[in-house]
Amino acid sequence: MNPTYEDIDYTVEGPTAIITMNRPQRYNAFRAKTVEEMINAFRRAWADQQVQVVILTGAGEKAFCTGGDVKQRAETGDYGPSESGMFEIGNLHKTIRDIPKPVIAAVNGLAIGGGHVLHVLCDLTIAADTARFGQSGPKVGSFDAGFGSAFLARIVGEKRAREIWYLCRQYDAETAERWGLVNWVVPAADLLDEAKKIAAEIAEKSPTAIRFLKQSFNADTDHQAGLSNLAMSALDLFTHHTAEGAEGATAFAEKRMPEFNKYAAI
Ligand SMILES: CC(C)(COP(=O)(O)OP(=O)(O)OC[C@H]1O[C@@H](n2cnc3c(N)ncnc32)[C@H](O)[C@@H]1OP(=O)(O)O)[C@@H](O)C(=O)NCCC(=O)NCCSC(=O)CCC(=O)c1ccccc1C(=O)O
Repeated sequence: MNPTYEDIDYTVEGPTAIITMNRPQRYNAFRAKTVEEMINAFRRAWADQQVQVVILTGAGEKAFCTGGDVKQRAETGDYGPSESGMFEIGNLHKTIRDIPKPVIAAVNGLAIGGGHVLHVLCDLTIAADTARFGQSGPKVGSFDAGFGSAFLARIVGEKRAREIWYLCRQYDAETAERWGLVNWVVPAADLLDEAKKIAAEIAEKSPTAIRFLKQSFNADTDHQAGLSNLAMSALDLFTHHTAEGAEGATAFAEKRMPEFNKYAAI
């Protein structure tokens, strides 16, 4: 039986599965349930012989995904309930890498924080000309010291990765393309059709060759999964068990600047 989802949509068109993060009122920010549903959808696409490519996108015109649901974190101190009882963001990252079919991020708006990390992890990125990219963790008491930093540095280089994380600026689609963060920029109205055309072009090729290639590209950075596990444990401690982490989320929910000064490291 096909599961019904609350936070995402899942459709299959020919050789392409489309996973749409669907919480537009929160700019498609994810909570534990969203992440659990996404893992389930990726595994469905993995098991479906008809599917050769997955497109990951966001509902609405504003956002692809703006990362963890900061309001949920401010309200309950965690990312909310899920069937497993866990917030499995690390597992989602690994699933996007491990599914032996290319994943195309179709970035339809803001890709910020953990939402930016999701597109970074996808095999290819096509962006609307209106899309914007950036990390925001240090503004809200969060970080991704696993794939979100190490793998990003592989893509854009150390200096740019550090700039992206330390300054938390937003970059337009043209800059992202110039930096090698995205493969193509297209008019917003054409985004999904163009993504589907690219998927169809890939689907004409030998699935076994593509599978081996994806695994080969991944092999060189698979050691970062260990870093990612460490990073998730550190982040869990930081966000859920420190006043500094809580201050970031509370300030966002209260629409004020966070007060981080007193936590300056020695
Ligand atoms: C994205 C913004 C810069 C957009 O600004 P703007 O265009 O002015 O729109 P807003 O009015 O701010 O937003 C509209 C509406 O959406 C709500 N919203 C937006 N983003 C979120 C969010 N992330 N969580 C909850 N709600 C959100 C916003 O409050 C508005 O609602 P109203 O009711 O109208 O008020 C700006 O919105 C912004 O800065 N958003 C926050 C971005 C952010 O900091 N995201 C979290 C980054 S940290 C993170 O993702 C860590 C979680 C995580 O991914 C993770 C966890 C554990 C291990 C690893 C990871 C990992 O990083 O991978």
